[in-house]
Amino acid sequence: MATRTPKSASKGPAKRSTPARSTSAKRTTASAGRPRPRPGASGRKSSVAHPDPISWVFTMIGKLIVGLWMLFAGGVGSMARALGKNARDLDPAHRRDGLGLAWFAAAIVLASMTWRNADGAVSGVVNATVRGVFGSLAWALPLLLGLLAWRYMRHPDQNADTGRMVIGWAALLVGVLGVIHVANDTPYPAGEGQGMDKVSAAGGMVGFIVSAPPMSILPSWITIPLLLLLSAFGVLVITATPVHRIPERLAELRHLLFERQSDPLPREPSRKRPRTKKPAGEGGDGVKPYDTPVLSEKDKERADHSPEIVPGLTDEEDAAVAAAAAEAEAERRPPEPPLPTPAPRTVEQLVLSPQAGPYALPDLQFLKPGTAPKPQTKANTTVVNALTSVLEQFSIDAQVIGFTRGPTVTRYEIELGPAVKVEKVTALTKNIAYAVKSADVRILSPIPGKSAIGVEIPNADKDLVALGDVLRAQVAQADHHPMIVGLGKDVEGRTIVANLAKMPHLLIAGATGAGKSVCVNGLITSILMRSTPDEVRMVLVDPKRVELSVYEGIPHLITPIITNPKKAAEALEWVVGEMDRRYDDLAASGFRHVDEFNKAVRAGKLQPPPGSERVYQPYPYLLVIVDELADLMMVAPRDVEDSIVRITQLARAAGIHLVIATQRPSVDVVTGLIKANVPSRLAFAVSSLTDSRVILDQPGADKLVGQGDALFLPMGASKPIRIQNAFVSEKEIAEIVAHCKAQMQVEYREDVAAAPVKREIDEEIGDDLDLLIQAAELIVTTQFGSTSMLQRKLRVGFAKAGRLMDLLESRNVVGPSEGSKAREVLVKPDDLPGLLADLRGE
Ligand SMILES: Nc1ncnc2c1ncn2[C@@H]1O[C@H](COP(=O)(O)OP(=O)(O)OP(=O)(O)O)[C@@H](O)[C@H]1O
Repeated sequence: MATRTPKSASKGPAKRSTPARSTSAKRTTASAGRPRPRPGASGRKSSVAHPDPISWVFTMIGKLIVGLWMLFAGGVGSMARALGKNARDLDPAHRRDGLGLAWFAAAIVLASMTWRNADGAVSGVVNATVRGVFGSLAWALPLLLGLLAWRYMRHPDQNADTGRMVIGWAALLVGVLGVIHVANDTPYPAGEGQGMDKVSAAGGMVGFIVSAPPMSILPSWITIPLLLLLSAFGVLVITATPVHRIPERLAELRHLLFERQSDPLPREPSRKRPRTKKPAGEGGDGVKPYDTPVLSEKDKERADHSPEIVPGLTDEEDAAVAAAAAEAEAERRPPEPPLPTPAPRTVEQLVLSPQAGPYALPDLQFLKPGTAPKPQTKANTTVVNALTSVLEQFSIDAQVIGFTRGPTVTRYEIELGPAVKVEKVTALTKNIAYAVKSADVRILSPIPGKSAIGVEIPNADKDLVALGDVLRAQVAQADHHPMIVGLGKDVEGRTIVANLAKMPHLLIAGATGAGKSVCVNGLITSILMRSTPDEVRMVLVDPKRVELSVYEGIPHLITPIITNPKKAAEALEWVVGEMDRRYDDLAASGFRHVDEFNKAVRAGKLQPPPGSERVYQPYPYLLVIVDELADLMMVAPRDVEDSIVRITQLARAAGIHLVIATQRPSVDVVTGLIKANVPSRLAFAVSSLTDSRVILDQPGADKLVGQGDALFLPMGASKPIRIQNAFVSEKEIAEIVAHCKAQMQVEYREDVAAAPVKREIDEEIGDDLDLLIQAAELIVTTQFGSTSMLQRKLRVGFAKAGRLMDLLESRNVVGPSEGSKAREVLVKPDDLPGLLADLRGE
């Protein structure tokens, strides 16, 4: 009972929350043990009214200290929070560098304390501790720390591997320390004749811990190999080498150390060695490879900003994927072409004319080398992980079995498990694009010739495919056909060249900047590099006026570069005429192809018919390149289409080949008729699926990445080949053109674009003379050359009016047809009487 009274007394006022009372209550509690005041009202009253001044002062001081502390703590806390927030907002690259530099600083501090006899208590303690722990390898610790810091900052893309490296180095260090400890008679930290000094001089505590237990039960000749095994494991982890790949890695090392040094053309140019030759496009040229107006941060940096990639394959799986890819690659890839040998010149160096002398082809040295193909990179492993993860997330029984890195894209191969629908993977295009962070994902199902689905993803770091490398490749050198052109390299890195004579006509299309002009330049340059003007002649049509002007004056031209669309239409008609002439000769001599005809002429087996003054000459191939079909189709759609269709239908046997390029692959430019007759297609990046369908009759070109990335659908193929088109710089072209011009003067034919060849029209006016005279009067007096006007005014049908118009054209009264527009009237009203007299035969 005695205890209850003060309890209730102390509780009572505390419940009533008056500050004075609570203070007294606290005081009551605090004064426990001291002589208690007598119970009673006066006692309570005096404690409220007269607080103890000393305790009051102490209380106030306490409160002040607590207040100040709270203020200080709050300030520090909010400052830290603000700093933390700022640090979070800090660029990840800076955060990473900060951490790396901190490690560097730690390495320096550690080195300064352990590499010299530093005096001072702290240095002494640190030195003794580090030596005690790491023994005679204490000196290596700052180095390892520095190495780690350097790697962390220098190769941020490989930071995911840092954990592996730490484990590897730790295993190596522990094993080596153990061996050192055993070699020093395994000293113990305590005991007679032992001590920390001896431990520090041997393997340190680490060496002791790892070597003493096995040494207590095993002889040293077993313990040491065990410890060496641990170190070897460390080396394997550091180099990410599974045991089964050791021979392969050793071979790589041997190659790196010995064979690479004797390699006169290193595959990867060393950054330190000054390069003797800049790759094509690096120079004072206007056009640069992969030129872009967009300024963007580097891809590595971007990787830092993005969250870590989903967890993927283990190291072993990783290595297995890489090994499978390497094996598949080794099987697929034809042996590397030998180093370029001087080009065997085409056998025939025709003497063009007595004054001209022999024509020497340009040296291949004019064309610079591109960049060496990059090896498979860490980025590839990241994508394999991402793809595997997508397949896992959607529970699809499929596996990424390997990949092939091409110049612009890498193709990843996915193999399906049994009874898995291909559509399950192809339906994931958007998820795959999301996972690999690229919009330009193209899925091939299957990869031609393989039971695997291909996922093509653009490389962040493209290789430059140079025309020089393509033309120097074995495949181009082995064939001496004058119409062989270098196209580029496919996704598997193989060189792709094509024979224009076999295409036999080519349609090139792509949006602005996709690489069409570079491609057309590549085709022309290939021809200039490999053929004499006697073997190949060209007609270049360039309505844009700027694209092909550099070739003006080359001896391969038969007419100045045609820039006027109207003249271009006429030139196409001339080509039709040339084709007819060649056909006449073929028919007369009984050959089916101009190649056979030429062979016979060169062999002297072909004699002109008796009585003819004709001297047969070999016909050169005629290459007609139109650099913007849309411009021609705007001026004279019907005539241009007619000519193209006639040429493309028949010209193959006559050795005449067309290359038509357009920026606007719409159906009004690339009409159904043109498409049907131009069987080979080369599609660069286009903006829409519809455009891709117009060029290739299938989607795909809309997924290309531009700048020379192309789909090539040669005649007869159902699936296009993806290639990186070969790059040729303006400077290289200028040098080659100068060489060709120096070899021979150009001889233009007057009749190609200057004087249009008249269509074969019925010369026999016959019963139509009256109508013809009326038509001439009408047209000359009105100066309006319209066929429909003749129909109306002369009350004749369309066929008759067309025939009258053709007759007037053959007599130079009107100009050639300009599609739906009225024809130009060539006779002035003043000259009408003379014209009429002519028509009447007076
Ligand atoms: N094969 C290639 N390799 C590397 N870069 C290329 C290649 N082809 C094109 N490029 C880059 O793309 C740019 C645009 O190419 P190009 O001028 O050929 O485009 P285009 O399709 O002809 O455009 P336009 O129709 O407007 O003339 C070039 O300046 C070059 O930087």
